[in-house]
Amino acid sequence: MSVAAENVVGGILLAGRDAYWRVAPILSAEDFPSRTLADLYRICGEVAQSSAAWDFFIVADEAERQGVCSSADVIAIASATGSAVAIRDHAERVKSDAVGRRVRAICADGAKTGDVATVQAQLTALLLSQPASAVPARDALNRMWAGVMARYESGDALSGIQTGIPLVDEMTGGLQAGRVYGIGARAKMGKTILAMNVCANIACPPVDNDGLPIRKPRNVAAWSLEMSDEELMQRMASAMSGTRSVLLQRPTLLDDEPEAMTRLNVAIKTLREAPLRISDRTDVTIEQIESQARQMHAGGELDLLCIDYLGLLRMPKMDRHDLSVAHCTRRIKIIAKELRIPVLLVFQLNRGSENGMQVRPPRPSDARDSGAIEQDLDAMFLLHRPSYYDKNAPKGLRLDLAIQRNGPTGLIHMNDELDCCRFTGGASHWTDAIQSNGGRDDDL
Ligand SMILES: Nc1ncnc2c1ncn2[C@@H]1O[C@H](COP(=O)(O)OP(=O)(O)OP(=O)(O)O)[C@@H](O)[C@H]1O
Repeated sequence: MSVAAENVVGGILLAGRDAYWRVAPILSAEDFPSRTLADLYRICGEVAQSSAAWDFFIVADEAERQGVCSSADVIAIASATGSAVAIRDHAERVKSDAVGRRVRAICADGAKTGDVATVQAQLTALLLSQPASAVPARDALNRMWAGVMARYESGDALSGIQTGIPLVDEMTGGLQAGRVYGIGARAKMGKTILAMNVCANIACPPVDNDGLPIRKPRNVAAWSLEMSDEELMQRMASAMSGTRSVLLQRPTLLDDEPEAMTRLNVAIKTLREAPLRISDRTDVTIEQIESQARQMHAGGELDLLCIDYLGLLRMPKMDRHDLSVAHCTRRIKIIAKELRIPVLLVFQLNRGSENGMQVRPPRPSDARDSGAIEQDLDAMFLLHRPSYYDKNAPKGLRLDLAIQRNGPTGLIHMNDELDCCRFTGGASHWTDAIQSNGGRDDDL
């Protein structure tokens, strides 16, 4: 038997409730190397949490009643320990031995299966499951103030990462570290286009007259579970250069547009040098994305994560679909919080609200499994293009910042230039008065 583990249980038996509460934040019963000690620790916990006065013999009787061990064994453990001095040190030793055993078990499984992603995800989960201790507020205060000073010195008016869409930046203060921003729409509204426009704006901001980026390029990693990496690059090159994407599909047409060729060359050179990573792997779990994001972040190579889209993630099998979705959104929130980066999460809305020409603008509750999604999003953008359904309806993208936990909400107007795979503008508000298909969500 482990001496440290015996000392913890023996110390609690001798010193009672206070000793239990000193080690309870560190240890759970599963951390003990033997079944008997684990059960004794569990019984100590039950007695400590009860209103009964602490009595060594209550634990001994209960252990005998539950068939854990005899009263004599309990007495032997207590006598061998002698005191509860250094009980926390013993508890920490038990904990570190337990973590070591789990790490070895995960690695041994990984050696059999060769599944590196699962090993990384399990190790990450193990790390995250360690007891959370409250840290002095001054740590957070120092980080906050250092951020304020850094922004002051750099002259940044916004605290977050600028998307390049003026009203989005104004209303959000830029994409904030630790927050998850949802981009939702029905099919074909332009979710991927908008998400990739934002990723490109952040990884390779526009340049000024001297050819220098107007903002610092930031590290972006985009997971596209729907589109191939070449298609994504084609769309980004087209959007950045303002060139119709058809020219990339039928390049002989470029002979008639030499100026477009020049713009494309500039965009391709910029994209080549951009701190942008993309993955077009399908059938990916959120844990696999998480493990790669953590590696990039550890190397100082991640400022924004984008996932397109939630419904295509390989979800864990659970009793109900909404629980699987909630598992993924929870992990996404944890990634944002722990890595202190913003995450863009694209998701699909139900088509139920489409009814011939009478298509109302979307609302948050149109999200599939909306409860799970809303719970972990800090802000939700909903996209709508009335002219997609009705040629006479106003042109452009109605970008609704429908939910924002720490800021205003509102409607933004963007121009759609879908042939160039981009939305532009975003400096003026959309007014539903000009729209033929109904008012704002909450008016309906
Ligand atoms: N080259 C192009 N010319 C004109 N329209 C285009 C072009 N490329 C894409 N589109 C339009 O853009 C919309 C699709 O954009 P996007 O793929 O971003 O939408 P989405 O909301 O992500 O759709 P999905 O449901 O397919 O995931 C479609 O309406 C499509 O017709």
